[in-house]
Amino acid sequence: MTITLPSPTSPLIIGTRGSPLALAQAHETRRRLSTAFDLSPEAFVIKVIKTTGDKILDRPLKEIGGKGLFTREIEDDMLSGAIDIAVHSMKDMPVLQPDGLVLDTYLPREDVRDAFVSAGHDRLADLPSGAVVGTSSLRRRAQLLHFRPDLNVVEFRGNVQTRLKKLEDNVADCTFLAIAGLRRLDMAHVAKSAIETEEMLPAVAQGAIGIERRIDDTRAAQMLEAIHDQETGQRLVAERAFLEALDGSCETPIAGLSELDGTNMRLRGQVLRPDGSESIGDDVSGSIEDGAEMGRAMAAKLLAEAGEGFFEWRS
Ligand SMILES: NCc1[nH]cc(CCC(=O)O)c1CC(=O)O
Repeated sequence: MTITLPSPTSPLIIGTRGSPLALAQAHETRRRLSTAFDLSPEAFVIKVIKTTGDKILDRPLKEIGGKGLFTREIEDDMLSGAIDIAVHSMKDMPVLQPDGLVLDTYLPREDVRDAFVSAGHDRLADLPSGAVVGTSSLRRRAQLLHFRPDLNVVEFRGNVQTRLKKLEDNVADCTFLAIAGLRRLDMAHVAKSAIETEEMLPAVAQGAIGIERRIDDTRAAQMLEAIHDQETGQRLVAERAFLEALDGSCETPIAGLSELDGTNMRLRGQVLRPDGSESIGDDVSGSIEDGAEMGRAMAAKLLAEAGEGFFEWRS
């Protein structure tokens, strides 16, 4: 089937949030599409959309609602035709998309690890007892408190730049940021060290960029197929099946990572009590085609082990 490629008079409209990281990801998508189809930059429009999550900055995310906070307005604009495709950090995406939209295109995944960022310390292990860690991630909070209950965790919201400013202002002694985001912002130098996945298992889909489209938009579908990274797709199928089966809300500390080796997939998963007092994990291997089933089976096993009340905050 031939497609009519976008042109300056009928451009492909790319929707994105307005943070520097979101914009970098939208530009990377445009660059890959224009290279794949030999198009000029004028064949694309990058349109910034402000979401509820971007507007409410003064309250912890878990108080204002679930993950859809950063996607609803963007998805509404795609359904109405105001934009054609949307570029997302997969880590922030709900597992299910609204009727009429599909999310099955992934760019090659970046480094999945978290970075340790601090003015005064080189490594996580160097932090003295009582040190203050700034993070708004329930996963990072719970993982840290699990092996370092002596640390103090404070809420740290905002984009990468805002968090670094807070470090400069001594609001905390250190923070954790995804290496992927720092690289895409050309800011990898702010990382003091990388945290290995054995120490802190990353969030499901960390480091992966996904591109959403309307289900009936054949132009977008065919263009996105040309830039899709199959291995990233296979890994995310397993990780997101794990997440979906756990019914993970924003209030549940969950980590998960799939890695490929030939035709084999290793899948690791972890759930923690929000205060870090308990952690349950699993580490399995299987064939790549069984990724979704491995994810669901691991979720069922961890949920059974966790039992009722595991995810509730203790006061
Ligand atoms: N929740 C915010 C968010 N969403 C995606 C990334 C980084 C890039 C990625 O993981 O793809 C970040 C910032 C961070 O966790 O440091």
